[in-house]
Amino acid sequence: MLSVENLSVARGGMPVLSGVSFTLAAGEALVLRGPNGIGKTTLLRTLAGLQPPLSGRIEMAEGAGAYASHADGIKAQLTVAENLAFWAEVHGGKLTDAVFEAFELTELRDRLAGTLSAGQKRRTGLARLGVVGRPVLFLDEPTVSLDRFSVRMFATFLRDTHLAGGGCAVIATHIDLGLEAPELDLTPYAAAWDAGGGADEAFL
Ligand SMILES: Nc1ncnc2c1ncn2[C@@H]1O[C@H](COP(=O)(O)OP(=O)(O)OP(=O)(O)O)[C@@H](O)[C@H]1O
Repeated sequence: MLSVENLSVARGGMPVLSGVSFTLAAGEALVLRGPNGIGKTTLLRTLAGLQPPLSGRIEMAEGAGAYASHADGIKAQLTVAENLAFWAEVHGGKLTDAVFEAFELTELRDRLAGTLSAGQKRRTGLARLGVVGRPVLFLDEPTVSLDRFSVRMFATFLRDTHLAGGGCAVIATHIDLGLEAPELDLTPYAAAWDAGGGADEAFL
């Protein structure tokens, strides 16, 4: 479903990671690990096609991927239901009651998104993944702002709906989602110029 071979990625023109390879079949997830600044976001953005790789190969069916970044990407002036309906329409997906239930949004469906709490906005942003109908998910710290209950809810969606339904996912996360997915520590793949790096941005 997703095959990555000898991939090198860059950020701001500088190589960040090199020689990353893995494959994912239907129903499988991979958790990316590594210290701040190692290149998890850069790798996910490259896999999702938002930036070109430096070298290497990414094989995935055309239009199969969906990327969820730290940003929720929701429109404040639309209701929760209108936001989800918009995404469903744009991606040719389906908005069902099950999506509202899976993300605990049933009671909030008619609320203006701009009036939601940070965690509720996050749940709305993540519910997008339930309507776009894309089989390959690239998730960048999906549980930021979520309380423990919501983290479990999201893990349940991933495991019981997305993966059980034949999808796959690459996830950068610092917390345990309880998915029993293999982990890929990116530390050994730091590009040569930054070897031993992976250092976070300095306070300048
Ligand atoms: N716009 C940019 N221009 C130049 N360098 C950048 C830019 N954005 C990020 N970087 C650098 O690229 C490297 C990889 O960043 P990236 O965001 O991919 O790391 P990360 O593993 O996702 O980090 P974190 O765990 O902190 O989210 C870091 O050294 C970072 O400072």
